[in-house]
Amino acid sequence: MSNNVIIFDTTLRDGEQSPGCAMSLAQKKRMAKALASLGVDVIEAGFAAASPDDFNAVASIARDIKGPTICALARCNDHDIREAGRALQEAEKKRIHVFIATSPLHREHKLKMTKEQVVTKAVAAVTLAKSFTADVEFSCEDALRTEKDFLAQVVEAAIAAGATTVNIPDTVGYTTPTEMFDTIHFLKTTVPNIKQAIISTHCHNDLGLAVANSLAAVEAGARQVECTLNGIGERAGNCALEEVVMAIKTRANHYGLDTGIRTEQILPSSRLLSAITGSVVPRNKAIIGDNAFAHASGIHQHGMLSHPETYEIMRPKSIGRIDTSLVLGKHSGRHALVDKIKELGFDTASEDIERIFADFKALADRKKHITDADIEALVFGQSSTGPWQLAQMQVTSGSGDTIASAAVVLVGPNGSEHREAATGDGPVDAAFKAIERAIGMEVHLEGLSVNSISEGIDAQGEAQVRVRYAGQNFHGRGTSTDIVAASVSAFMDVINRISRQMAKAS
Ligand SMILES: CC(=O)SCCNC(=O)CCNC(=O)[C@H](O)C(C)(C)COP(=O)(O)OP(=O)(O)OC[C@H]1O[C@@H](n2cnc3c(N)ncnc32)[C@H](O)[C@@H]1OP(=O)(O)O
Ligand SMILES: CC(C)C(=O)C(=O)O
Ligand SMILES: [Mg+2]
Repeated sequence: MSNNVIIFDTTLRDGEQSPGCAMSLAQKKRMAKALASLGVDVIEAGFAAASPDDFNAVASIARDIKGPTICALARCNDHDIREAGRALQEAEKKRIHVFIATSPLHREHKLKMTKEQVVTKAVAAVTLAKSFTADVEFSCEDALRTEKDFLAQVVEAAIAAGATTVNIPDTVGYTTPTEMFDTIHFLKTTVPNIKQAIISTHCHNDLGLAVANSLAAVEAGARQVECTLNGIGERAGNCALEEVVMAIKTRANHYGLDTGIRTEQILPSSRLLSAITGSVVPRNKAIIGDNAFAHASGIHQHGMLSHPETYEIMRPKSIGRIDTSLVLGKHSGRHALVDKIKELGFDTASEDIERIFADFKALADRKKHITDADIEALVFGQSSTGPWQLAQMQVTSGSGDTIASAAVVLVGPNGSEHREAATGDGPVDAAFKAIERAIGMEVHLEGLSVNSISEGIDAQGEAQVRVRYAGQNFHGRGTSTDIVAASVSAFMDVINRISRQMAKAS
């Protein structure tokens, strides 16, 4: 048996059947081009008889996309099959895919056909499809809810009529991995002519088992997997191409199989599909989600810095992602912080890492997204560490007649506590006055500016304060996500510089 698993992509057919994923002709062609370059073996381009647009999409992809086999779906009736054949006329390699439901539920309630009628229809459809192309796929819709002996009977008849691929779809995502394995194994060991066709699997994700079931089918001997990018498709979707392909690649030691997919093109293709359909991939989606190669906790980040395989089973480049991301946040540790500081070009040996780390943790408790600019701000942070510390501050402000006021608690050089309050022209002015009173020092404010130094609604503000005291100019700097806190931090910086200078002079 071949070691190659044929990747049959049905993003443009079953994928397009998912609500909200309809694509224009131009979008389908763009996607088909991306799928060809991704290296899929078969592109199911659509259901030619469904509408003039579908017909044109299949015909146009058949004409222009070279490389993969182009496939069109058809019910087991003459009209659908002739439309499929007509649409595929110009394809370099073409396949007609005919299907009919085989399960008792579908036979009795939907098709209103007996078992014999289903077999007759299947055989006639495969026979007609063969007059357009040698490459004919037959699917037993709802195969996994079909009586096993009848399933074997239909498969045998379809192969005898010329089907070169027999597809065993779990149309409603009902089966389990062991049940799928057993079904494929049963067909392999029961259907006398089974070796004349490739066994295919087509799994839906209603119970979240589409990829697991597809892999079970492969383990039992299926050599074609039908799948879609991003797992789009009817209801909960189809087997996700990126997941099944990366499972086969990453666990080659287990499956001993290969696909022809150029896996570095997975992410760009997936992003193209998201852009076209407007359907956002969840952050935690395997392989392609934003978090799939992101690490936010300190212990994992330390592991990743020591050896990438500690917490990653595949490399981001293998799916077309630039790199792993170590996301700095409240769960990060010193290793990741130091790594980021180095990456930003600072000499970590000469920085006070403990001080930066403490400031970083305090910031991360307040701010969800820590940016590079935030880290730079922390490294540049206040160089003064005293002698005055702001222990508490409360400010009130408002519009109209509200008087801005501030209350502060400062801890002085010998640990003494100083409490003061003041009113002012706004909360910053009130806070500065309260601090001056608490310390017993009056400075002349020459300038105050606040700039945003990182991005987003929770951006860090950097405040710069210029004051004159005893005939000299002093500068202070402070950062915070809160502009009053940033201004007060800058004022404390300046107060401390003055205090240290006075202490040195005395
Ligand atoms: C599991 C799957 O994904 S199957 C593919 C599903 N995809 C689609 O349905 C998308 C494209 N479909 C369409 O545009 C339309 O359904 C069309 C044009 C194909 C058919 O439209 P209509 O002729 O109005 O029929 P409608 O869709 O309402 O009903 C389906 C008919 O096909 C019959 N049918 C369903 N499956 C098959 C089959 N595999 N082989 C033969 N006949 C079938 C049904 O019994 C029903 O027949 P009836 O009209 O004689 O009662
Ligand atoms: C047409 C068939 C293969 C299908 O999409 C299904 O059964 O889910
Ligand atoms: Mg399907």
